[in-house]
Amino acid sequence: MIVYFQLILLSLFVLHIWIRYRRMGRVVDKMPGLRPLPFLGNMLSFAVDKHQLWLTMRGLAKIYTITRVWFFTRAWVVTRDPDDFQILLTSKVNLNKRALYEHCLKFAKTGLLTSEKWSQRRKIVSTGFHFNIMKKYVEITGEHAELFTKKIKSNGRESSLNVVPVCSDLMLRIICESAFGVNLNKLDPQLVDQYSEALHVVYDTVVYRATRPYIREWMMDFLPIGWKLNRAIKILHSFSDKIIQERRDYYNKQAENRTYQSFVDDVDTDNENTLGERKKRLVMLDVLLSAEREGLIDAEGVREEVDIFTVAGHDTTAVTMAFMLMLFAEHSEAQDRARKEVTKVFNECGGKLTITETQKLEYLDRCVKETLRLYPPFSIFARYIDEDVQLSNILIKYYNTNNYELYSINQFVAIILEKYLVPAGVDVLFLSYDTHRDHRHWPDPDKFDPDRFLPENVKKRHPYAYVPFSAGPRNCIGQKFAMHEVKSVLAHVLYNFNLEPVDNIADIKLETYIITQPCHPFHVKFIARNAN
Ligand code: HEM
Repeated sequence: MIVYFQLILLSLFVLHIWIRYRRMGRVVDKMPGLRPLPFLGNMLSFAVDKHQLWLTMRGLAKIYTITRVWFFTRAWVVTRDPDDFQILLTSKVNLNKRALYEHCLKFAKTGLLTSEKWSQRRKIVSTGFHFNIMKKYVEITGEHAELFTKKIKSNGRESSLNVVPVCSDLMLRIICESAFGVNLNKLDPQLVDQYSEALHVVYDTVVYRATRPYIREWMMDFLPIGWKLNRAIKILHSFSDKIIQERRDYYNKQAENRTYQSFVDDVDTDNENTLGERKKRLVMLDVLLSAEREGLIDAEGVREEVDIFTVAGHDTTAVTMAFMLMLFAEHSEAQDRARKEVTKVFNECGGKLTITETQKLEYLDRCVKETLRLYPPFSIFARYIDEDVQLSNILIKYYNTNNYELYSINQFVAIILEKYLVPAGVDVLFLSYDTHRDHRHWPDPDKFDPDRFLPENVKKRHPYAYVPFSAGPRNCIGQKFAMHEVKSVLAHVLYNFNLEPVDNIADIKLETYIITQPCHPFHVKFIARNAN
């Protein structure tokens, strides 16, 4: 027995030496960081609840601009430096994702967000986001926004709403009708209700597993967390299967067997007859189904993309919208100014907002950008490093007289400048939340100030100090639509309601989740206006 125990200890010791002292370990250990435990590394600091994890990440970013974290058998490089962002995100080699995303694979498989096949998939789906198609999506958004305001008014002149779930439901309906051509009223309401709950089980599991890497994939089938995840995935897949079936049926009825290439050719024409009128709008799912008929993607691939676009395309915009409502409720001057702009545009277009009108909402645009700065929906995103990357930023090490490394400016005696190398085999985590609140790029960073996004101020800033949609070849494919969509809904809300605070932003507690959001309900008061 004792011999076995000694053998296990010896194997762990050998593994520890191999992980930490082979080249990758030696290179990554040149970066500053928290003191790691043998074998476990810094894992215990991260295996905490989601709010504590949020605070841990912020604490880390406060001490280090760039740091390394040892995580069981892996190393993470964690950065909030825009120079690093620029070098790493524009890489044409390091395009893959591993940390955070690998635990989504059971649900999203090889969908665009998680997949290594992303370049072929991205080419197909980008046809569905061509400007001429997106114009129609924005019109659909306007229709949903109108219904949304009517629904709130039906509660009475004043209502206090918990904004995150309300916005999430609205944005789910918008993405399903705009990108997939399916009105959720046609689906079983129970399935729609179950969808959000099931998605949160996936989010919870991803965060839990990302911070507890000792839970291996094979163990999941034996653990309650794995059973719960399987039940949730079943619900999510039956939701996407229903959506796809609806659109297939519609297609079969219309007997439209258009080729993928004909879609690609038509999107440039901007012609109502080819792109479809109100009832027969061309949507992204049509492009996927036509690609499937030609063998460019299989049925499972179509479902993967529907899964990914439903997730990436609704909770992101929902929290942006929710945070914007909270900020407007607290900043009445900004709210009044945005409403003035909206009223002018509404009066010009008779309340039917198209993409031309949302483009005119310049102040509202700055408000949404400022919201995305303060509360980027992806506070963290990641890349796996396949090939070494030389960073251009400079390590500043402070030494005291005993030659111990310190990171407090009060104790410095000498400063040493050094360039970092990010070795192949690590994951880089980009802390956009902390970059967006770095006082070197954003004076008075916690202040809500939409004028930071006036063109003359943007010009003066580091281009990678603002990355709510990431950057480079794997940036957000839906970013233009997201901006028009959020602005359109907000315009309808501002036109119809005055917003007042119920809960205070100063008391908000955020959590490290897939999507940045408060870990408690947050209410805003909607007071109906007599719009004119
Ligand atoms: C305010 C709203 C949104 C924000 C802040 C946002 C942000 C982001 C970010 C940061 C990424 C990169 C993630 C990474 O590198 O891992 C991303 C990727 C992506 N987003 Fe968005 N997004 C938003 C809305 C949307 C919408 C509306 C859609 C679709 C309709 C969408 C679809 C996607 C997809 C498919 C990807 C993966 C792209 C790829 O890997 O090639 N997003 N988004």
